[in-house]
Amino acid sequence: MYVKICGLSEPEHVEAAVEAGADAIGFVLTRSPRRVTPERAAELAAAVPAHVLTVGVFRGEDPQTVREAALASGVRAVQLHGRHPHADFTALKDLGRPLVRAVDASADLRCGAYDEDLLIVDAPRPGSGEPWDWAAVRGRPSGRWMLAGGLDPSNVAEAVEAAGPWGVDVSSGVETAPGVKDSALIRAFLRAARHG
Ligand SMILES: O=C(O)c1ccccc1N[C@@H]1O[C@H](COP(=O)(O)O)[C@@H](O)[C@H]1O
Repeated sequence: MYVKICGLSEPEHVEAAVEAGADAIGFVLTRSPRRVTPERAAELAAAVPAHVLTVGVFRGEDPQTVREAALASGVRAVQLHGRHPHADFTALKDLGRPLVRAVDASADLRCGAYDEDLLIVDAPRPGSGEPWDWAAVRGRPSGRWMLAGGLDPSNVAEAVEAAGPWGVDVSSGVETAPGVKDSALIRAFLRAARHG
């Protein structure tokens, strides 16, 4: 099970996620209680080993803004959240970094339909921590896809069973308050995602 821990802003939580075996960590570079500047993301990413994918999360920005923030932060992948047009993905291809398309379940759920490398199927309100009907997407997405939205250590195994994703992505469910991560919850989430 591929696991991404998103919305990190403190070195101790980056370290906890990496040590507990996260495959990817996300830095939110868009409007959010978890927002970090590209410069802060670059500082945090400096301690991340090469086998862990660092992902810059964007929502609604134009491709030029995304490009500048991705280059300034040095993130190894770019996640476009919401209904970005196909042209935005095309415009970012030459960055040479994996592109992640994150959408709710009403969108086109074929990974690659927008030339993306990875698909995330999320709740209607990204980063809200609200659980949704994960079982409703079972069998619908194709290709490499991750489940997100309202996951936490207590429900991730059930959600994986219900939806059948290749990976999972979490933010609110490893926090004690919006934007405040907790190392013990990060470790518990990774354990539960992989071992039930
Ligand atoms: O985390 C945010 O604040 C955020 C803001 C804008 C776009 C995406 C955001 N996060 C993504 O939301 C899900 C996690 O949701 P949850 O908090 O676990 O319910 C994940 O894909 C994040 O990358």
